[in-house]
Amino acid sequence: MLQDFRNHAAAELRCESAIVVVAGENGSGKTNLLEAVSLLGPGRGLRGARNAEFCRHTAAGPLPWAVHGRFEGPFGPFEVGTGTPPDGAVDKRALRLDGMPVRSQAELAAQVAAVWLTPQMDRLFQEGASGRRRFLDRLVWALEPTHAREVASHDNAMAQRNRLLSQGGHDPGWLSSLEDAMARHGVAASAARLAMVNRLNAALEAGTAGAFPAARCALSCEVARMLEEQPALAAEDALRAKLLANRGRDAAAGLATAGAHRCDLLMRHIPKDLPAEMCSTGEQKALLVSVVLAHAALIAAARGFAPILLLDEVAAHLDVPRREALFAALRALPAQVFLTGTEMAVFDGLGGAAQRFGTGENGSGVRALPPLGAELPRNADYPVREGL
Ligand SMILES: Nc1ncnc2c1ncn2[C@@H]1O[C@H](COP(=O)(O)OP(=O)(O)OP(=O)(O)O)[C@@H](O)[C@H]1O
Repeated sequence: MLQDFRNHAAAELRCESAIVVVAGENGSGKTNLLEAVSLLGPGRGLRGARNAEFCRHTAAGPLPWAVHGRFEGPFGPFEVGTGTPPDGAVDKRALRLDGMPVRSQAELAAQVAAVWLTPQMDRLFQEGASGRRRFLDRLVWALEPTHAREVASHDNAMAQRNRLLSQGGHDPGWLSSLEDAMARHGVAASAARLAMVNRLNAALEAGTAGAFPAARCALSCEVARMLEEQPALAAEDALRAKLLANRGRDAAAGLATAGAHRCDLLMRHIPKDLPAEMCSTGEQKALLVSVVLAHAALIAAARGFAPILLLDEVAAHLDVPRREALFAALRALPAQVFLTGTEMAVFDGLGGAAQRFGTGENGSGVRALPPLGAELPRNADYPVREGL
């Protein structure tokens, strides 16, 4: 249930099928709906937006918002609620699991996992490595909740070292302790990224992506290479030594020229034998779909619960054979899937497997549509679900 979330005054979705399709015109609130669902899992949601942005903006000003979800977990039903805290601080976000405040993201990650593909990711292989690293980190994080802490601790130590070096680096003891932190957290983060790449490749080889193009992932990362050649403690020593040797060069460059922050996720389209960045937009989308499907299967196997897959505007960008392959793979996947698009007809291939909703004009709500094949009322005038 959503209340005053972005353009939705009030909306309710009762998911009775593993595949849910939301269709509506541009700007009707489809992505907002997916974003609301993503906020029921760990992290900052699919747009990484600031909390104040979630409030519904009206002429009277921003309104406090709330999103509430009821889940069927392997150990029974549970509820997640999030929104503006009771004190009305719109820049903050309260998060509750079964009515109790969530103390750590790991607590939530043990119960809910959400993975998404959005149109913003269409240029993932064209743009810089940081976007691909964040994408990979999200995949790791869904299975290793401590990963976010390792990455944040590494980046924090690196920022302090950069600052100290830019000021002349006159405190060698402090510099050494920052480099020690970069080595420890950087090796841990790189090891987790490498393990995820290996697990994804094993899942892709096992055919989890169905008829999607066979993809192969690789990690381009100096620290991961160190880890492949030696045990983790020796890799930490090697990275520490490298950071010490690089001090002068890093001070001149104004950044750390070595470390875990330089990792990049590479992907290859196996049938074409081409790197992802040389594939067409649709082919790149299909590669990402392959990886996300493999990841969903990994979560389901490791965690014992179905992840939530949020696929925003994915089907419309695939040609008919790839779209059919997507639908077949989704039907076989143990996951709760949300698909959006501007045209409901794009999802006809799902037949009765999908539950269908429509978003109204100007955020006028979310209406449940009858299943495909069911007889339509003569004047198809489906009521807007209002009230929470
Ligand atoms: N905080 C907010 N308060 C009110 N309206 C908002 C807020 N944030 C976004 N909107 C509006 O919500 C509308 C729907 O946005 P959304 O991105 O969900 O559209 P969409 O249905 O996915 O459209 P498209 O098909 O173009 O991708 C937009 O018109 C946007 O201006």
